[in-house]
Amino acid sequence: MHSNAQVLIVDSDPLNRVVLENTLSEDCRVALQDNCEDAIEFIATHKVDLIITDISLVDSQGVTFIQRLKNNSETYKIPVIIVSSSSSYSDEVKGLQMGAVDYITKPFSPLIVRARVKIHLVLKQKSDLLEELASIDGLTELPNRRLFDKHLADQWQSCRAAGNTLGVLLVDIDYFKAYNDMYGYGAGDECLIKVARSLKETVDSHQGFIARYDGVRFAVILPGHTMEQIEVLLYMMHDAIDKLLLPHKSSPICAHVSISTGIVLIEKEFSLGVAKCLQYANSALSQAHVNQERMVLLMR
Ligand SMILES: Nc1nc2c(ncn2[C@@H]2O[C@H](COP(=O)(O)OP(=O)(O)OP(=O)(O)O)[C@@H](O)[C@H]2O)c(=O)[nH]1
Repeated sequence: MHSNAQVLIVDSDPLNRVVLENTLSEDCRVALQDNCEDAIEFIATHKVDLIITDISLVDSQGVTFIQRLKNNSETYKIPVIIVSSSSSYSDEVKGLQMGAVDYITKPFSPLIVRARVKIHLVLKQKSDLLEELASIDGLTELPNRRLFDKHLADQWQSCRAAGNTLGVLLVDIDYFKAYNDMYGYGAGDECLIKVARSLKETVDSHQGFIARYDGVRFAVILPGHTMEQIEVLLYMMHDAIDKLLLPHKSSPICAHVSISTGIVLIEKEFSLGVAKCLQYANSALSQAHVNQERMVLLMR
């Protein structure tokens, strides 16, 4: 278990807070809050791995606290342990049914609390790792399509709400089937890794998000960018791939590996929807291939 894990104790009783802090501070970082509102604010601005709370399940404030955590997509995965002075089975069942991972009754043994907290932190660490692995493409180590879809949906909503533009790019490596046929699939994999790294470096320098979309296509999300900024980034992306100088003798358009790009810049028309936007980006990319242009832009 990481001693870097962050545990938040939410308890209105100062003595309980100190006892719990002393119990846990050797194993992890401990933050203290004495009420639910401040706790919610803390969680919104810090990464919290586990919450321990003495909130009473008989008053509506305690119930609302857990419900707010469990109904929020950012916080629902944080394990909650209830430490309660009520030893009634119905309260315990209620707490667990609301989504708490454990229920400890007062007076508690510090050793038991410590042992249970350790177990839940290890489980949380494993589930975080699984989540991360499920979002990363194994070959290029870029975010995968699953994470891209989630990120695009989030950005779509926030750009729409903030009145920002949203650029979506699809990037394809040209004539890759021919590349595999000529150099072999293993060399194709190495080429993909190099192209992915190079594109990521460029996109990162422009505060964009890049993912492996599928096969040999990458997708880029650029929130709040102007057309001029996107053009600069595109120039840099194409330039970076040109500079890799990866030989591609079977490409009919270039002696080296090259890319084509389809772009959609949403300025206002968010009613279009994510699926249509991707469809347009794909059409722009096909147009770039057919016309042998390096990039095609569609604006909405
Ligand atoms: N080496 C390697 N090849 C892959 C991988 N994923 C997809 N491919 C291959 O990439 C090729 C992509 O080909 P297409 O997109 O159909 O077409 P293309 O040859 O790139 O031609 P254009 O798209 O017209 O430039 C296919 O032959 C796939 O088998 C991968 O992870 N590694």
